[in-house]
Amino acid sequence: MSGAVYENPDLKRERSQCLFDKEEITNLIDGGKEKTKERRDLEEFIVCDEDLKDSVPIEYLSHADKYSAELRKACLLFKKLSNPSNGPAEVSTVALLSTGAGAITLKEGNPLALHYIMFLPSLMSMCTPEQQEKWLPKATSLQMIGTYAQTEMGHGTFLRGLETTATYDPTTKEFILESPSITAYKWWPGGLGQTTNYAIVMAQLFTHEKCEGIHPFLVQLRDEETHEPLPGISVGEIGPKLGFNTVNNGYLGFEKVRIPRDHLLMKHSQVLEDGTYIKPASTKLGYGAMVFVRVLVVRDVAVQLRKAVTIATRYSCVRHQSELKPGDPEPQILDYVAQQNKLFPPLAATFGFHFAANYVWDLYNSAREGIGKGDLHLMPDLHGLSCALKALSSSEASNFVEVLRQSCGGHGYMVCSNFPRIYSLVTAAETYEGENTVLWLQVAKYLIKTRMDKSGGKSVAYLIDSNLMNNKIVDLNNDSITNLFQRVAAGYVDLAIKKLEGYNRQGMAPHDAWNHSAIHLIKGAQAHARYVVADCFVRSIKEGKFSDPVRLILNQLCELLLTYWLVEHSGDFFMFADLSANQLFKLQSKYMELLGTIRTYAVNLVDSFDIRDEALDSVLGCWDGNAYQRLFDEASKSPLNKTSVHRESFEKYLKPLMKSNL
Ligand SMILES: CCCCCCCCCC/C=C\CCC/C=C/C(=O)SCCNC(=O)CCNC(=O)[C@H](O)C(C)(C)COP(=O)(O)OP(=O)(O)OC[C@H]1O[C@@H](n2cnc3c(N)ncnc32)[C@H](O)[C@@H]1OP(=O)(O)O
Ligand SMILES: Cc1cc2nc3c(=O)[nH]c(=O)nc-3n(C[C@H](O)[C@H](O)[C@H](O)COP(=O)(O)OP(=O)(O)OC[C@H]3O[C@@H](n4cnc5c(N)ncnc54)[C@H](O)[C@@H]3O)c2cc1C
Repeated sequence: MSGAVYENPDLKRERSQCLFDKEEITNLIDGGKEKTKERRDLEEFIVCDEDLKDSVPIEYLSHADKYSAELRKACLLFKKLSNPSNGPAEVSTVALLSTGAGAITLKEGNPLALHYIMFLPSLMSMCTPEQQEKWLPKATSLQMIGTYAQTEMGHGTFLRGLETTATYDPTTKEFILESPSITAYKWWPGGLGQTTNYAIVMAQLFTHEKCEGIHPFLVQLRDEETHEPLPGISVGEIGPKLGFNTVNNGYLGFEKVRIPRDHLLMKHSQVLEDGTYIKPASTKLGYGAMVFVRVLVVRDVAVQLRKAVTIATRYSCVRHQSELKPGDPEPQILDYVAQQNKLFPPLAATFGFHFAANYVWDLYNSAREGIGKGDLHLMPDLHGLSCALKALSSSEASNFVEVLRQSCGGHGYMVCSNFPRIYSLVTAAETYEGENTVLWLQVAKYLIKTRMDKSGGKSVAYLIDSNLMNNKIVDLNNDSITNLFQRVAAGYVDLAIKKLEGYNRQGMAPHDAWNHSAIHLIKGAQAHARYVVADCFVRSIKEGKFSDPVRLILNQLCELLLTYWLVEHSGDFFMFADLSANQLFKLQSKYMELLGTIRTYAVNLVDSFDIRDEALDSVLGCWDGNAYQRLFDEASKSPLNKTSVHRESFEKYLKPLMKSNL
């Protein structure tokens, strides 16, 4: 696999006992044999290209030099791959973004990411054919480099509260953009700092002195030749963050900036020359770019989690610590049940999120196809599902990654373990593209509406089943546990409805009642999201074509994840699903048994994720298991180790202190 000569003997032993076809799992994750080949070709191309390597480890560079180093590689990468004779013919842009193959070379974040993830998709989904004809060629050839500028310093979640205005002036047939206060400054858009020359700006549209709500506008920010900001535009970078430090997140303010009328993206709503406003079929059509990224995040988070699990599992195989049996040599830490409890639920979750990501991606495509024909009926279900899965996958993955870091002890705290970076990426997904709490409340709103109105999409259809709470569950297996999650979700929804009605009877205003019910509402939404993942997992195993060994492994992982969630939230199941203490004891025993079973193939399973060393980027998780030598090699790269004494600081600070006789 890595071509390395050395292979740690513990890993070698595990690998010699593999009882399933690893390639089958690799193909499953990639989406088929062809996709595996495409990915491997692309990774090979990136790894072998000397120009895409860093001359100095990026960790030791200044903030500005890091940005410059990543931008150099990002530009080079897109330039090289735009010419198929340079590399693999089939290159999906998403594969180059975030944790895809592009992460091999762009570790701290791609300054061009927002151009591809949100700017181009916005042009494609919100422009008229004429607008597309004018702008898409320039945007795809990167003459126009754009971002998605929505969030403001004072307003992120509450879009109706955005302050930036775009006021139509029928005399010149222009919109005038204005940031009325410091809190109205756009704050956060990726690439906005120094990279982009255009942006899709979300602003409150005013025409005939009436506010028509937020709308997307294409705004030129910088001169196409000199890259200098245009008059009235104030733009810059927001500074260092927990992660994504080379994504170049920026700020943007407008002072009476005029743009032509047809820079309003007019596919869904229009302003005519005389200022007449034409409404969209739904005001939420303008939120499409956010929905797209929420859908992508579920897949992306699964990629990150696979990396973290691979690192922790391989390290747990080579790390020996303490005493399991008195007098025996130190065992592999992978043999401690407490360690397995840290590793295997996230291992199982990578598959659950993978299947759920496929499901929501298919729904996204069906909904987009419908919207193209004027059929909006899938929009509420897509909104509910994308919010639920984005929030669940990012929050669970953040918690899991932290536990996986802890599972590697002190070495997991090193930057060269790659845990800090992985954590910074997954936790960011809890906030961007809709803060998770807020998304949970959106899901809850959909669930309540479905339960009360007896209408809703496929993902919530179970809430309309009048027998849901009466079904007696005798056997606890993957199917019946999935049903229990439905009952918990419905139980919380009913409880929240009762609370809302009670508050209403007490004379409380609906919005206050909603606020007072938030905790139950969120718990219901979370149980619903777990149900969706469980259902996708169970159905994908039933419907997929697998060899017997792989089917067995997938069933065991599914059972482990569902049991783990049930045990973790057992109180909910006592309250809403008639779970008995006896059933819980049995489930706990089953869980322990599954940990032991998964232990036998865990190393081979993470190998089958097929994450090459350059993508894993972790001294602890390398394929050869040579963790200690690699730790040492990394330490030797520290600039402080270049000389035996750090002369400058010693002479300036330490020596005077030592001589001062305090
Ligand atoms: C493996 C390779 C993968 C590679 C790809 C990698 C991608 C990921 C990595 C990228 C890395 C970094 C990129 C980061 C980029 C980040 C960008 C951003 O963060 S952009 C800014 C995002 N901002 C938000 O998300 C704001 C959140 N707020 C909202 O969405 C809204 O304000 C909301 C929904 C909270 C409320 O909206 P509003 O106030 O207008 O609505 P109401 O609450 O009154 O609800 C009204 C009604 O509308 C329904 N609704 C709301 N939204 C939608 C929607 N999108 N679609 C359909 N329906 C919607 C809502 O349910 C209500 O319905 P009703 O029937 O009336 O109850
Ligand atoms: C890495 C990163 C990249 C980003 N990239 C972009 C980008 O490219 N373009 C862009 O426009 N934006 C971007 N953003 C901004 C991002 O979309 C917002 O930060 C996000 O939508 C949350 O909004 P906020 O920061 O205003 O948080 P707030 O909404 O102020 O949240 C603060 C707290 O208030 C709580 N809260 C808010 N409303 C409610 C409510 N109704 N009920 C209960 N609790 C509530 C939240 O749960 C949270 O705990 C990015 C952010 C990050 C971190």
